[in-house]
Amino acid sequence: MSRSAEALAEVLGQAPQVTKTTTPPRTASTAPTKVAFEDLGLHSPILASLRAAFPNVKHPTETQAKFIPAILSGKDVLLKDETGSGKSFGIVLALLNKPRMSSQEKGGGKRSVTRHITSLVLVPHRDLAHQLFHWIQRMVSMTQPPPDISSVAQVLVRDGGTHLTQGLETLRQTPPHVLISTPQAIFDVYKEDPEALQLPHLSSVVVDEVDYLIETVPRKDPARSFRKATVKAQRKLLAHPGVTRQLLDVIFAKRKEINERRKDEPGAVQYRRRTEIAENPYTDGLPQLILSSATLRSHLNNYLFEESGWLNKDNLLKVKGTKPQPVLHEKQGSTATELYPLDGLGGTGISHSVLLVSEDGIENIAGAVAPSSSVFEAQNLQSIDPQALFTSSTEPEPVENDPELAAKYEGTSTPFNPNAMEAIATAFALDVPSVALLALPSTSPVQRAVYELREMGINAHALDLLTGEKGRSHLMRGDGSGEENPTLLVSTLATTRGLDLPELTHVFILGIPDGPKVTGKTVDAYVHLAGRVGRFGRGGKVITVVEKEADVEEGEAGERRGVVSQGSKMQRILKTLNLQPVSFVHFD
Ligand SMILES: Nc1ncnc2c1ncn2[C@@H]1O[C@H](COP(=O)(O)OP(=O)(O)OP(=O)(O)O)[C@@H](O)[C@H]1O
Repeated sequence: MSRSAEALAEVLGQAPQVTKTTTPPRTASTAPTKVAFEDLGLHSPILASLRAAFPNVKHPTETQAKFIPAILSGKDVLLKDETGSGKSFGIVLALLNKPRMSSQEKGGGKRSVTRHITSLVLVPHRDLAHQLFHWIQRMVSMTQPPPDISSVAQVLVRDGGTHLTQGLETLRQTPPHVLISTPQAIFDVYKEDPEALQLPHLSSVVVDEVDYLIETVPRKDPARSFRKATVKAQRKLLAHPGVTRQLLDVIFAKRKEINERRKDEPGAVQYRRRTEIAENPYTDGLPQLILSSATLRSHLNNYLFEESGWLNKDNLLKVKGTKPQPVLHEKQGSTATELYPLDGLGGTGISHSVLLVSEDGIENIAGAVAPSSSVFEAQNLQSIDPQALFTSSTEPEPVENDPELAAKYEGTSTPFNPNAMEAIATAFALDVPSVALLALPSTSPVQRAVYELREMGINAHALDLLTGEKGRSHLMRGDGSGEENPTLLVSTLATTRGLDLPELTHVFILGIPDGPKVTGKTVDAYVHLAGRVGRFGRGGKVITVVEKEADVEEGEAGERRGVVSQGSKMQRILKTLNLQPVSFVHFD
């Protein structure tokens, strides 16, 4: 291994160009600290590029101030803080600053340097991979002359079922400092050409959105009747552990062995080792592991610490957000003992509304309170007067449907509840000034939803940061400048995790997130979806649209039973998170 923070600093460090943007307001939770980035150990050329590319990022957030030095010193990090607290951004920044992994070889009297991949970042979906890459690209482009981006960062994902051939070829020719990928893509490459990944040379492995990528089974009360179901779920997981687990088992095989051996060591031996490692952080020789998410249930936490064997417990930093304070609620209507901490949801200026739809129309959920003016002020959102909408002299741009989509879907029956789609279209038209996100249930056809919304005159686009110009332009701009014709970006629960779309003011959620049952996963899914707004002091609205009619389940004998309305389920989710539903004024 050789160092080369300087090598990267060099490429990132030349004459940054300056761009102008405005500073967004901050909430307490994402307020900048008084600490300077320089104090965290980041090199000045990288900081110069950061400042030129992201003028709003002046001071680290509280959480960044804690974990960036830990990453730089080679510690393992378990990071949990609210959505939009700068976890992913701070990790990327720290990785850029790490010494470049390379080795020297002698041959024919000459020395040659081979560069290796320094950091591997695993993310749940390709759009998030492109977002992280875009941040790096933006910083790199601020240097004059800009270096070859592929030597700094690369994305390796499957795009729409295509093979990884091209990406793999680039990876072989130019190993990047930071490789961003999905676990499945890395696993496929590992099977095909493990050499290309150079796993033994890695310095850091990051698993972003770790609770999404590593599945664990909640620990239930063993005395209760649902124990059987838990055991069954655990067995299933053992048989099919998931790609991320398999991958980490390969990368950290040696550490697993070490941890296994150390299990029975006396405390004094462990203490001595910890002291030695504190003095000399690189003694372990294995890559550091950085795990991050806004939500981290206790069963995953336990698995990571007690069972996985991947972590170096002697050299580990746990960062837990301080805000909001956890509030524990007992699960209602259930015998389960799990308590939900209120945690993970950033943004004090977010309002949460639930709309119930039926043949009779659209109404707010019972108990919704009038929005407080402070929420609106914090949001700085322009609500549109419905009257003005219909009497407006400026015609909105006509929205046409893609002929291919029209040919595919015309005359076919819809998989969506038409009342719900109409409610979303109406709410969007009345309230969204610039950009909104619609999150569909994970298995829903996104293109079909786009087609239907466009038929209703909504400027809808599938959210696609790779090939979709719309999604990408909103990611890149981020200055809240707005558009002539407001845009609705359509996506699914599975592909919105971790995305940062600075212009976003509204999130629409169709149905119970990750439903139909309300569990810890459902609550977390809501937290992550809602967390796409209210980031870094910006306000936002989250509007969940559910059916008013109660769900009717069939019993074993075909009898109709189990009537729990989707509205009641949403009430439970919001109560669990200690959130008061706010009425969406247009449907009062
Ligand atoms: N120190 C900072 N000061 C101001 N803005 C920042 C700072 N750090 C990051 N940001 C901004 O925050 C956004 C990124 O947030 P990021 O996605 O890293 O949050 P996160 O905590 O990972 O959220 P999530 O849990 O939803 O994935 C970017 O728009 C970035 O410009």
